[in-house]
Amino acid sequence: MPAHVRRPMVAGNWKMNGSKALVSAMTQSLSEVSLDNVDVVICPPMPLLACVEPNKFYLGAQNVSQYDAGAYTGESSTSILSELNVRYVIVGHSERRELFAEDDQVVVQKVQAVLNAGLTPIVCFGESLKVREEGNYLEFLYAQVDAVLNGIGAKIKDCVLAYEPIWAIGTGNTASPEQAQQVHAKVREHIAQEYTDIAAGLTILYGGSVNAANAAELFSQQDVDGGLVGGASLKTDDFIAICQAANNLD
Ligand SMILES: O=C(CO)COP(=O)(O)O
Repeated sequence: MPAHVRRPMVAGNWKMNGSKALVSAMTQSLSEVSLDNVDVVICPPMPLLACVEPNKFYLGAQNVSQYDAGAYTGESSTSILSELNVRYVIVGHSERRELFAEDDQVVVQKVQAVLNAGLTPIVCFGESLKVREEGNYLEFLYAQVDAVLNGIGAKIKDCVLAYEPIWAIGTGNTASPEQAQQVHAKVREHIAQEYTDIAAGLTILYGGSVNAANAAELFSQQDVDGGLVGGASLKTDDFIAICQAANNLD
């Protein structure tokens, strides 16, 4: 199979950072560069979604409620996100799983809500350092992916996946290109056992200390279809360099 048959994507997850000023700066910077060969997604904090006019990029949310509407103080529904021009929603990020106790069941409910609204979930999975060191990380990752597959079946084709090893998030310890490629290829193979054609076309992003210096090598791996970027997505120059690395792949 030729390298990079799938269109690359770079998504910036601002987490609980950023400002209206950063929205303006990022929008301006992205408007000045040509990024025709990559889908760029910006995921600012919820309230800032309303300030963004997605132009040469898509808008993503970092979270969503699994419920449609009602007495859920502090939550936001898919229909509200849709009104704000959101196209992607990050689901199952390790910070949501760990800090907000979102288990596989909640992850599946959120993925279903996002798909039902016609939006695209960016479904995150990833192992802790302990699990990696114990050596059984692939089984751990398959179980996370299987929970989603069991919930949505062939609708996995409408999802983007993101491998985010927890030990690489915000630590500066990026997975090596070989480590990322191994997991991406194995997870794709795993999904292909039941969904052969879908697996070949699935976008699988890598996330965890992606930066302007390491992006090109990570993205050049055959099964790494781009990145989900945290810290480096808060600096316009760095984020644009990462988008260009994905844009300029052979
Ligand atoms: O969690 C991440 C993106 O969702 C990765 O964060 P960092 O790029 O800051 O390691």
